[in-house]
Amino acid sequence: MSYHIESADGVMTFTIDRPHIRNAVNDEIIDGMEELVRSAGKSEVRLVIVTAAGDQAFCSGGDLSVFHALRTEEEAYPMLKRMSQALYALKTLPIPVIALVNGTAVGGGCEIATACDYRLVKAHAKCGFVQGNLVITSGWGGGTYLFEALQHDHALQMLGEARLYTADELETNGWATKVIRSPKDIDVFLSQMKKVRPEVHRAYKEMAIRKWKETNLEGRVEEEVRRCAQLWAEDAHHEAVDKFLNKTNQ
Ligand SMILES: CC[C@H](C(=O)O)C(=O)SCCNC(=O)CCNC(=O)[C@H](O)C(C)(C)COP(=O)(O)OP(=O)(O)OC[C@H]1O[C@@H](n2cnc3c(N)ncnc32)[C@H](O)[C@@H]1OP(=O)(O)O
Repeated sequence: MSYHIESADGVMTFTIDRPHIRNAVNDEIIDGMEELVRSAGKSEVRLVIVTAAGDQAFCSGGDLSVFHALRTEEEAYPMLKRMSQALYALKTLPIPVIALVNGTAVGGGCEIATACDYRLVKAHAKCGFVQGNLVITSGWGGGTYLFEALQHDHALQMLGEARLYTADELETNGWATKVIRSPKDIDVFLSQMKKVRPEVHRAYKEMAIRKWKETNLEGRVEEEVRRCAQLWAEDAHHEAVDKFLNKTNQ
């Protein structure tokens, strides 16, 4: 399996397990994300953690070896829409969702992490919204969520620079909730959360979800998906993807 879902003591953990391809997202991972949000909606789950296998990569975004076959706006839109819906469902779970960024997160990998409430970033991890290098925007909702999470200039800079940021830079610009320098740092973060009963966390998350509904977050994500699908169809995007795939085949 390309992913695992484990549950213990009310904590549900989703692990992407495709390290050979830097945990890139294919249709099976999207299936897994949909399974996660269905399962996490059950009453006994009070916290979700999203992470990945190994320590090289959290997620390198969409699997270009698969998704490069999508050539037109009409072909790209369904994939982008499906993953954006899974991430919106993840974001609007009425429980805390933590991205444990165990390694490099780029493109859609940053979108997955930004859909989470918290980002605990390992000190060696480098992360970036690199979609711009492929002449597209984010397309799973991550750009919309970044403008929600960061102060405007930091969000626009992270999207527009399309580069890898170090963990320290991510702590400075506010994307990293905490830089993880030892396993103890994760335990401290989780134990602090557990001092407050789940119903309080749920009530606060419901407060955020009300704000997102009142500000049409879902509609803003849809506009992001549509714009990405338009850019996806352009020759410049296909040429950039071919260059990446040919580079790695050299
Ligand atoms: C679908 C849309 C979505 C969105 O945002 O809407 C997207 O995410 S678009 C895709 C954006 N992602 C990228 O452009 C990242 C591409 N990958 C990289 O930049 C690097 O691989 C990196 C920085 C993640 C890791 O670099 P490193 O040097 O550690 O590893 P390699 O580059 O040698 O990669 C190892 C191996 O994995 C393959 N690989 C990595 N990422 C992807 C990917 N996203 N899709 C397909 N394949 C990927 C790479 O080709 C290498 O394969 P190999 O056969 O071993 O040469």
